[in-house]
Amino acid sequence: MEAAMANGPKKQEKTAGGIDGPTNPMVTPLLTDLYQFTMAYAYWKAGKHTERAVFDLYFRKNPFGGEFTVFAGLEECIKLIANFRFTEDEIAFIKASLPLSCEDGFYDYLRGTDCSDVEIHAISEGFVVFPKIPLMRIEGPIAVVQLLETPLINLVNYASLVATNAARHRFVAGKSKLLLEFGLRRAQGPDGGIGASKYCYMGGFDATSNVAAGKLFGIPLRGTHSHAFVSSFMSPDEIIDKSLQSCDCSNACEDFVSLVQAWLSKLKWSHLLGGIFGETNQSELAAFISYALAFPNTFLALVDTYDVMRSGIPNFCAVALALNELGYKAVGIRLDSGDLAYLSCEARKFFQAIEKEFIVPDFGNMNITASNDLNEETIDALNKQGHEVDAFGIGTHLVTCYAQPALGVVFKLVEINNQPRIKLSEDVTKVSIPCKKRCYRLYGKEGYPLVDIMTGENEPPPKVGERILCRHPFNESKRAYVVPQCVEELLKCYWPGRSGKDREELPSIKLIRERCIKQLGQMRPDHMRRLNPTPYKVSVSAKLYDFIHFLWLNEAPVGELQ
Ligand SMILES: Nc1ncnc2c1ncn2[C@@H]1O[C@H](COP(=O)(O)OP(=O)(O)OP(=O)(O)O)[C@@H](O)[C@H]1O
Ligand SMILES: O=P(O)(O)OC[C@H]1O[C@H](OP(=O)(O)OP(=O)(O)O)[C@H](O)[C@@H]1O
Ligand SMILES: O=C(O)c1cccnc1
Ligand SMILES: [Mg+2]
Repeated sequence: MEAAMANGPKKQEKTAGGIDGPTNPMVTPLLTDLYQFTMAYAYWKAGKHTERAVFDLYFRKNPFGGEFTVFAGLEECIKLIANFRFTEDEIAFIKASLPLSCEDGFYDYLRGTDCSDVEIHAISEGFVVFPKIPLMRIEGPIAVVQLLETPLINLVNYASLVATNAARHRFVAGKSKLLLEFGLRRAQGPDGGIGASKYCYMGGFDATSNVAAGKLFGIPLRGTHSHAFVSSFMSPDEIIDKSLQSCDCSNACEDFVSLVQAWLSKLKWSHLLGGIFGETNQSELAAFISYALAFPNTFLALVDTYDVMRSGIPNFCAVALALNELGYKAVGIRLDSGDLAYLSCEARKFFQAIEKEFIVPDFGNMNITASNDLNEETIDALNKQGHEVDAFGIGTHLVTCYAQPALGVVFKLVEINNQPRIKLSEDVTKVSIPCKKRCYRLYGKEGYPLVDIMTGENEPPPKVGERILCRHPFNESKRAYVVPQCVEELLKCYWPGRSGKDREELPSIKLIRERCIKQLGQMRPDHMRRLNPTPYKVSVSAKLYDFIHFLWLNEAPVGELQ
């Protein structure tokens, strides 16, 4: 399918393999909550700061009323870890921010602190993930890992939320549609804008209008033009250089304006189109001609500034037909207001009528891009009504995650000094799952993922063809035997610390995007549907189940009735 106009040269694909600094220079060791430093001090004062702790980073509920989430933000987490060192200036600020009674030895400790003794296992970026399963397992000296809590959650939260939002928009739009992220002006500040472009691409968008994101990440850039461009022109008389070379450079049209006007009058009096429109808007005609003279190979026009059917479409077609006469192929139109289903269908009929009447092959397939406050619901409504839109430009609802502003990612201590820890709560969904764990995805006969299972670190892994009991972590009666056809270990070592393990490579954003699209395509459709999707099963092994409940009983005080 023809894309909306491509601006600028193709950028080299960026890889993160070498690990350099975080994209946003504000990501420093100070990008954390004060209480992480006060706790770090108290750990240090207690002589406990080097005790080895294991934390899990996970979320409790899928966003947007769905039953899946796309994991994103890992690369930026690893870049934070790789660069985690305090400058003197930062240490001076921490010193000024903590009570005077804090001893200097703590600041000497911070001076020598980095993440060389921290080990991170994580699910690969772009994977489809589910509640309670650790997205990352962070192991290291407790004081350091505690400092990492806030920035790691921050880097994963919006990234995963907006990537999921993008995936959901892709799901409702369908594979064949071109999805353009137009959100920069509406995003929550510069970081929101850059992050949105990166993670929407990861979640399945095709391109962004955000030039900085194009340069930073090699994301394809696309764009059209605005209403201001159209209304800035008064009439074709103001066009000075009217000449246009033919596409193959074999001849030059000295007066492209007259050629367009001739086509406009042919359209007006044609059999098929006669009577649909009268005088079109001359400001718009001048704008379209000027745009075509500037970009004859990629001409795309915003047709709703004055009146779509009575002016925008006929003006566009006259310019497109004039370009066609010179061997160029116009790209299409953008609709940015009105009933997008109706207008796209009417526009399509007009293009098809022209193809037939003037025998211009492919004119009927002209690209129709739609924009204007689009979201999952409006795209779903357009689908139900029937439409002829080929590309959607989506801004506000996509990048601000209008339907749900945050993903509830948490960071919980699961083990210290090899002792499993649990966090209890009145609300059972908030009880943490203790122990340093391994996580697996088990696939069924039909190739779909069936269940994710957590086991203790030292339990034997599930085996293909071998029956394993999968238990709901908190509901005794919910359990199932699974005979996996394929077993995939989810947590991989992305930062080995001093463990001597191999480090997983950080793939390029393009590879992550492909992985994400593949993963989403592998899910059983009932987990993905918009209305009442089936929850995906997240479970623990029988051994881990027993241990959770043993620890729960151990830690929960027994009440006394008086
Ligand atoms: N056929 C349709 N079915 C459902 N929603 C639609 C349809 N066509 C457009 N929409 C949505 O309806 C809303 C129309 O918004 P609104 O009334 O503010 O804009 P408008 O009047 O079309 O244009 P303008 O931005 O010039 O005011 C947009 O969110 C748009 O995405
Ligand atoms: O609607 P969104 O999903 O956020 O997509 C981006 C919008 O930004 C542009 O115009 P802008 O909204 O700035 O002005 P307009 O509403 O007057 O067209 C564009 O025309 C889209 O309508
Ligand atoms: O290129 C476009 O059409 C565009 C870009 C940003 C916002 N709205 C539209
Ligand atoms: Mg708008």
